[in-house]
Amino acid sequence: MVVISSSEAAGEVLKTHDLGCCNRPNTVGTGKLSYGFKDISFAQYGEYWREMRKLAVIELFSLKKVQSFKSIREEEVGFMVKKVSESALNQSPVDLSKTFFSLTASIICRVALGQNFNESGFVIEQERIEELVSEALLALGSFTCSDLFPGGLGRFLDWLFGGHKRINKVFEELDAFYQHVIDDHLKPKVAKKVVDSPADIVALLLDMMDKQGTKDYFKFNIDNIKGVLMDIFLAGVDTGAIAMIWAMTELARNPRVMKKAQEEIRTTLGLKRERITEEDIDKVDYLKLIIKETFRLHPPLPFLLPRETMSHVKIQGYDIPPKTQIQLNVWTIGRDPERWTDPEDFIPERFANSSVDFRGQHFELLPFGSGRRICPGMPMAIGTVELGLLNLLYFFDWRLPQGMIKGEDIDIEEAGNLTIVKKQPLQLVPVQYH
Ligand code: HEM
Repeated sequence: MVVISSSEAAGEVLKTHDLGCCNRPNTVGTGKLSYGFKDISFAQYGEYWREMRKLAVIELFSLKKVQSFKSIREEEVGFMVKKVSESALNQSPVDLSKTFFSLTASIICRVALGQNFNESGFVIEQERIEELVSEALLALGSFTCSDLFPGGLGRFLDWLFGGHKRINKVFEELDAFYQHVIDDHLKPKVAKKVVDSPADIVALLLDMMDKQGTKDYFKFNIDNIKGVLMDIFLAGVDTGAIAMIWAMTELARNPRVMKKAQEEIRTTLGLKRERITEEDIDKVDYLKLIIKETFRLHPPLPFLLPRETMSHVKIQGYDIPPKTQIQLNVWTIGRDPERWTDPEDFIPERFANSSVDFRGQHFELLPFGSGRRICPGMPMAIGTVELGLLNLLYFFDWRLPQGMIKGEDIDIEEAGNLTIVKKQPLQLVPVQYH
């Protein structure tokens, strides 16, 4: 395995070399349950992944589709503001870590499954979904014996020590949940409520599956739909919440930045607004710099998805043989002292007169990855993160909880493996601004 930790090497890898996707199709938890495959070769998996990804990018994550979910994002952010207002009335601290996880889980559930937590009859508790997503990510991030010793020995050791049991249990529960949602979508239309909301991702996929012709070269089934849902849940719930948690953590630790952001937002948007919508986002430049700086210091995924060399390649003068796994460490790249001045400090202004962006063209800032595997959910994620933060900064001032004297007292200890989350939940006291 080769780990890349500089932007030059990352650029060389992502621009120059054709790399294969390197998921783990034959690991029990990730392969069988999340993608609906029992035994599948690497090549078959690669083909499946390419086709499903093409379909997802074109049909599910296009700008037009993301735009169609705008009202869901605005409504859910509105619910969040309402809940925070209740804590502001009591002057009690809000657990912002929990708040942001609930926000992203609610949005993803509505967009992907058409299921609304605010309506009764939801098949699974919202908190259980959040737990399952965290457990699944932890399980996926940890190695099993089969990863270290592919083949019989690894499988035997996993059987002996229960290596896959934990992974399978989590995936089985998620699988049952997806099945329930799919069954619900397959019920006769007349039995369903008629609501004026965009078609959710399950509905879109079932519709596409229905229209597949017998001669279609690539065909997908219900299990593959569950695989897409698994990707969306695991990739979409945690990451957006983590980005918002780190942004608010850094703002609370840096009162100068918080004050500047709130002054700009309130002056630009005007006082006494009842609602802040996505149309307001493009008016507030400083918030965008804050989000870039948050992604630099705290990319929710510290490593991109693993790549694999398909042939012999040279990276920064080093010879890398075929079939070598390449890991790109974007966390280290974002803090590289060769590239960034005062890399450990939170200074959004560093992006003020710079063209550096996070959309995959600048290899020193890669929170969403780059190239063939770039995050397809980026527009959706950015929409949520910007709107969520904008609302919290417009409607509330934020104080430290009792016993904490200055912002720097807020710890920035990290936890996790696949995603890097703030270890201690972020607690702040909201004060209603108007
Ligand atoms: C701030 C939030 C998010 C961040 C930072 C993030 C970051 C990433 C990164 C770094 C990758 C790997 C890219 C690479 O290796 O080049 C990825 C993949 C992925 N993301 Fe996101 N993501 C976010 C939100 C979302 C959302 C909201 C969704 C879906 C609604 C989503 C869906 C996916 C999927 C399906 C993949 C796998 C793509 C593949 O297998 O090729 N992500 N994301």
